[in-house]
This record gives sequence, structure tokens and C-alpha cells, in this order.
Amino acid sequence: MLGVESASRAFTGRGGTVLALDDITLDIGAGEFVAVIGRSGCGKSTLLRLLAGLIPPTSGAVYLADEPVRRPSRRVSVMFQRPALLPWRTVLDNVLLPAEMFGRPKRAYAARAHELLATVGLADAAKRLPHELSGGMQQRVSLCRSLVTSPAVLLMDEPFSALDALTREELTAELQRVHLAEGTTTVLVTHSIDEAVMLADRVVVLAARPGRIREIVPVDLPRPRSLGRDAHTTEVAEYRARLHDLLLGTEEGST
Ligand SMILES: Nc1ncnc2c1ncn2[C@@H]1O[C@H](COP(=O)(O)OP(=O)(O)OP(=O)(O)O)[C@@H](O)[C@H]1O
Repeated sequence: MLGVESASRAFTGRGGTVLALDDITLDIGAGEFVAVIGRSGCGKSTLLRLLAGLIPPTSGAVYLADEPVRRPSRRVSVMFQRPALLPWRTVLDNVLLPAEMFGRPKRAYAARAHELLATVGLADAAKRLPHELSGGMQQRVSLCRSLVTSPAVLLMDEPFSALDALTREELTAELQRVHLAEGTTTVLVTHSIDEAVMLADRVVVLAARPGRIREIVPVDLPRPRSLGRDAHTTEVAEYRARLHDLLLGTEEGST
């Protein structure tokens, strides 16, 4: 569905050339949830921008359904750390924005927008304005906006990292619920091992300088997952520990 083939990406700036990503190959299946973790500066956002068609690879290629990705596509939604809602538009009209931008009738998407808002607990907030909402609620609206046109792929760059820990956890559980309902192919860049274990089918661990794939860890836990009392505590702890070691480079054989 979404693929990266031997992709590298260099940036040339005043300090010289930085190889942000080196020879990345990755195949993401339809409906799969992939988390990307790695230390700061290892190329996570660069990988996401390549997948989104926002920047081209210096060498190699990115594919969406066997077509080369050369520019942003309507079939791919991107969600960033900040919700970036339009302050003068109601919650509902913010959610409907992509439909409008694609020149589709708003009316045709209204029912879906209401349905998505209900899924994230915002059924009563449709007529409110963004400034009347908390940060967590705003990011929920942003999630609904990303999904309203039923994209083939959802790309998320640390979408919850500006939120407090509890809200983050709530949103992670909601994202899981939405993913189970919608089945959208999703790539989530995160610093959080817990988010990766909660949500991902596979976790791509990147190593830094140059950014490359250190390991891909499949997370074989039944869904819906939880990190609370009813979690598969032993397995979750094992995944956490393994990802932690890979991330910090203490895993045997890592560089
Ligand atoms: N536009 C750019 N111009 C020059 N260098 C860049 C540019 N974008 C990224 N880089 C460099 O590429 C490398 C990877 O950056 P990237 O933002 O992808 O890392 P990251 O893993 O997302 O980091 P963080 O976790 O801190 O957000 C870094 O060394 C960064 O300085």
C-alpha cells in the first residue's frame, strides 16, 4: 500500500550536508498501523515528510499503491503536533474543511463529520469555536478533520506530544478505537514507547546519524489494548523493555 524503497534524504545547509535518512526500505500494508520511534534528530519527521510527498527523497523512491509519490495526495492526510484549527470556524466547519478544499459538497460529509465527532466524545461540541475547547479537544477535532474524507493513509507527527500525560493517554485510547473502526493505514511518529506498544502492529526503530532502520519490532498483542490493570502486563513490559533498549542503544549488537 505505502512503500519506501532504498530512500535516502540529505539536507544541505550552512553547516554542510546532513544525511538525515540513509537507505530506508519499508513496506506498509493496507490497514496496518506502524509507529516510528527514535532519538531526537534521527530522521522521523523527515521520513514522514517523504511519505507525505512534502519533500522528495535524494535517492530511492516512495510509493502509494504502486504509484510513485511526487507531491502531497488527497488520499493521504497528515496530522501534526499542533491542531491548527481555523479560529473563526466552528468545530464542525473545521472538520469539514478538507471536503471543502477538495471541492466536494459539505452536506455530503456532514453526517460523517458528526459521526467522527461522536466517536471522540465531541458530539455536543459541533457548534463551538476552537478557543472554547481544551488542547486535547482541539487535537480530537484535528483527528476528525484528518479522517473526514476517508483517506487511504493517515500520517501523524507526534500528534499528542503537546498534551499533558493523562490527556495523551486518553487520546491514544481514542486513536486506537478510531483505528479499529476505520482501518485507515496509519504511520505514527512518536517519542513515546507506550504509544507505540498500545497502537502499533509494527514499531520501526530508527538509529541516528545517518537515520537508518535499526530494527522493526512486530507487536503481537490482542486488541483493544490497554496499559492499565487489564493489560497483558508481562508481554507489554517485555515490549517496553525491548524498545527502550533499542532506543537507547543498549541492546546487544546495536551501534
Ligand atoms: N530542512 C532541513 N534543513 C537542514 N537539515 C534538516 C532539515 N530538516 C531536517 N534536517 C536535519 O535532518 C536530521 C533529521 O531531522 P528530523 O527532524 O527528521 O529528526 P526527528 O527524528 O524528527 O527529530 P525530533 O525527534 O527532534 O523531532 C537532523 O539532523 C536535522 O537537523
